[in-house]
Amino acid sequence: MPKPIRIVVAVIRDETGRVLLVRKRGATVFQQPGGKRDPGDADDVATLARELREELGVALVADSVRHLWRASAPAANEPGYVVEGEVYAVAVRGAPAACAEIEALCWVDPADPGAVPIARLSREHILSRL
Ligand SMILES: Nc1nc2c([nH]c(=O)n2[C@@H]2O[C@H](COP(=O)(O)OP(=O)(O)OP(=O)(O)O)[C@@H](O)[C@H]2O)c(=O)[nH]1
Repeated sequence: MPKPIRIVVAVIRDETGRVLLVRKRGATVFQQPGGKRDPGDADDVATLARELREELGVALVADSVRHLWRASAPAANEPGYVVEGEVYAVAVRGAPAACAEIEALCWVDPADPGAVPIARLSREHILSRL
């Protein structure tokens, strides 16, 4: 069994409660913004700030960060791997835009995400618990 891929992910909501998901270039499914911790990141908040700046061009509001839970699921883009995510509710400053390796954004109603293809960690362990 390969080691789980450890990631830090963000729940960003708009004023109506919808949740922001991203799709990376070459991927078919949407997932939470975030990613793996870099050796240079001091902690999860540093990882979130870096990933949100890189992926969405937004600034993390530092005192908004609230740890929600840890959750695991089969990895979306790496067959045979499991992701283990630390899930944080966060607020950001700026309008999110698809940057770097992000190809598309979408806002979904967690109670009714509709037909959007969504990675299992998000669908089964994040949206369903919000
Ligand atoms: N960011 C993120 N990754 C997820 C989620 N769900 C999920 O299975 N994954 C998987 O976890 C892994 C995260 O890698 P990543 O590519 O986002 O992280 P990264 O940008 O730091 O990595 P890189 O430097 O290899 O590009 C991928 O296999 C990705 O598909 C999710 O909700 N958010």
